[in-house]
Amino acid sequence: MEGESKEWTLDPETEYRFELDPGESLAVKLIHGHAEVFGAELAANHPYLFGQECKAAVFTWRGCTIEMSHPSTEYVSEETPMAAYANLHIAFEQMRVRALRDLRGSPVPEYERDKPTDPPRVLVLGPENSGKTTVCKILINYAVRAGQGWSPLLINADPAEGGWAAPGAISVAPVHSPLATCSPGSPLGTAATSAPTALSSNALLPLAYWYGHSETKRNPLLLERIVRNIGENINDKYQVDLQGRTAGLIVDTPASFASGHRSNDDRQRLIRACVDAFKINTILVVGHEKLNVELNRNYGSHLTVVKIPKSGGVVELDHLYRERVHNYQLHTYFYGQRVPPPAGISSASLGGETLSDIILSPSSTIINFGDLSIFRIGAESMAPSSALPIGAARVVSETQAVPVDPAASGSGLLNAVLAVLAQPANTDEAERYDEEILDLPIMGFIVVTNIDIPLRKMTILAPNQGSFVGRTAVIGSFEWQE
Ligand SMILES: Nc1ncnc2c1ncn2[C@@H]1O[C@H](COP(=O)(O)OP(=O)(O)OP(=O)(O)O)[C@@H](O)[C@H]1O
Repeated sequence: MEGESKEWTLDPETEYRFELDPGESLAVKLIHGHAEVFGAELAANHPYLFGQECKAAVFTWRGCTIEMSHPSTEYVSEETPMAAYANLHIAFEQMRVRALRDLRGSPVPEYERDKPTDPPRVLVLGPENSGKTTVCKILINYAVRAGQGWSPLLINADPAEGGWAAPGAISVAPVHSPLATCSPGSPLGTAATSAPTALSSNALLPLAYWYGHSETKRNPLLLERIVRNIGENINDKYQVDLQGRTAGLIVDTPASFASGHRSNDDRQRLIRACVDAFKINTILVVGHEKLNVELNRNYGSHLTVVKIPKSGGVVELDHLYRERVHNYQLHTYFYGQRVPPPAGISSASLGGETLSDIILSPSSTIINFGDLSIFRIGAESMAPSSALPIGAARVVSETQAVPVDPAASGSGLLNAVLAVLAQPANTDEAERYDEEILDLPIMGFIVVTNIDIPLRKMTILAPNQGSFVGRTAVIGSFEWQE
């Protein structure tokens, strides 16, 4: 690397941690040895770029030398929970091998005869900023690196996380190759995009449903329904992909599943929904004693509940940072990832892609009000049922789709992020039902950038050109402006 850079040698089982400020980018190159970022290996002599306020760590099992530019915050830590995470990975790997052996009818060694043959189906729970998403990523990356051809499912049940879609979506994707970390704009790796060139590395094809809000307390009933829908989809997949089932699955959850939820009942119901929908057999509790005891009491008799250490490297993310990350995610969705490399770096890769491959060009189109049917799920501001006065009935239920009239003042549509839903598979009118809209997956996202009430037209930004006539879109509470 030219320009200002320095070389650091890391001892075995240590990690180099960095935190980037807004507008800052960092390039890291591995010179000697082996190193990984949240479980994804770095190739030698190749600059990796990080940006958009990324906070991460380069870990080495056996020692390495890295060269990097100057981030605003950096330090080396000798205390990491990686050995504990690696032990977990080994236990999960054994479960996968036993599941595959059982499927193939291969001989079972004597000492393994009594062991269960279920693959790992893991729910990760923990308070805010405990590193849940990072643990999920490390475990998934170790599984795909194992060289056994596993493609475990990663489920993002945290609506604030964004995952592979826009924030507000809940999604699942089979992961075939390690998930790169380069920006919080794409926290779980890169999904397939509308770019004309196919992505060379890890283009994931997620299945996503629209929840539409960052907080689970906005509409726990809707969230529960989405979790159950994703569970049903996975079961359908497993019916035909018996070998795929043996790789297991990992579920990342929001912090509100662990604590701080307004209603403890909602929290318990959402955990229960995940356990049932994904047939969870292992719960990992990241550094939270009380939650560990609670979950052991509720689930310990029929599934494994393990408390795992929290990494000292996890960064406390505040509300404003999270809002900026939502903006990065939406910007990335429409325009691709743009991280200007630090001075002196010309060829680098961002999340495994060459820089020019991940620039997208969205399209701005004017459509008629009648082209698109827009709905909101539940009333705009909704107290949970439990907060209503005794005997009071709700006029609009939490899961009712209410039409939104773009001509009405206060429609909330200007700058709103809308999820455009897939068409119902069943076009037979007799098979349609009231709440069908809740069960349709997302096809893509659009943003309303202008509304012309006299002409009954609106301008929308979409990832590519195409007609919206007859489509259904759902508004949530996310807004985005360039
Ligand atoms: N070892 C580490 N070194 C440096 N940064 C880290 C490390 N582990 C995690 N981080 C960073 O800390 C931040 C929070 O981690 P993460 O998103 O995994 O936590 P979480 O518990 O899922 O958060 P949430 O509160 O959103 O549920 C992320 O930016 C992540 O990249």
